[in-house]
Amino acid sequence: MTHTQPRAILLFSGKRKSGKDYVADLIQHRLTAEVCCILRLSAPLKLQYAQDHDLDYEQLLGCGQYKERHRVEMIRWGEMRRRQDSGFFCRLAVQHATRPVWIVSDCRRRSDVQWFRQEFPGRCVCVRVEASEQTRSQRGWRFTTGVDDAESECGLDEGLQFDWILQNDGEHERLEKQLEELLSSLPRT
Ligand SMILES: Nc1ncnc2c1ncn2[C@@H]1O[C@H](COP(=O)(O)OP(=O)(O)OP(=O)(O)O)[C@@H](O)[C@H]1O
Ligand SMILES: C[C@@](O)(CCOP(=O)(O)O)CC(=O)O
Repeated sequence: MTHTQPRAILLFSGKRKSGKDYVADLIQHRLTAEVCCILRLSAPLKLQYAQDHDLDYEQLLGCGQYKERHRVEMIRWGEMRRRQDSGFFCRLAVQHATRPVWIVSDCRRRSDVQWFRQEFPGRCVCVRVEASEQTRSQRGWRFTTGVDDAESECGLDEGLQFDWILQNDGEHERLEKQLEELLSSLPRT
């Protein structure tokens, strides 16, 4: 498998409804789609799961209740595949990536970060997107046993030094300032 060498890979992680996709979209808008692509490790997982279970892939990619209804079983299926090959979804997610800057918007496990660091040494930037439980609840999050107390949501709570922690509680100017600082730290070439 071949993939181009990006100059920077932003490895996003964060709790459900913290705003990973929202912040990734803001960064891509700032950098433009010609420079920055957004990769989701969950996309190849959801595609295969939808095909295997005759489900609507587009709705699994969305942020509504359809996805949440299938989350526990998708987590179980994904972890079974990762036990066989921890880099399985990472390889699928990057296979068509060609832009200089990649955002992986949904890293959830140490094996995700380890794969990218081994594959692209010196190019990975670990970014944690944070929001209060109150904010997340306002965005539709509800604590779910088997999800919010499982590796899928807790796998990166410890054991990883983040390069950046972005506070995303809804104050637009504060978020934009943090993004300015993050983007100005990226290599230009
Ligand atoms: N700073 C913000 N201002 C306004 N709306 C926001 C902000 N951050 C996130 N949102 C909204 O909150 C909801 C959840 O955000 P998002 O989908 O990016 O979270 P996520 O971390 O990717 O969640 P999940 O892990 O469940 O996919 C979305 O409707 C998004 O538009
Ligand atoms: C099954 C899973 O990929 C669902 C992720 O959905 P989302 O990133 O919250 O849209 C989470 C996981 O892989 O543990």
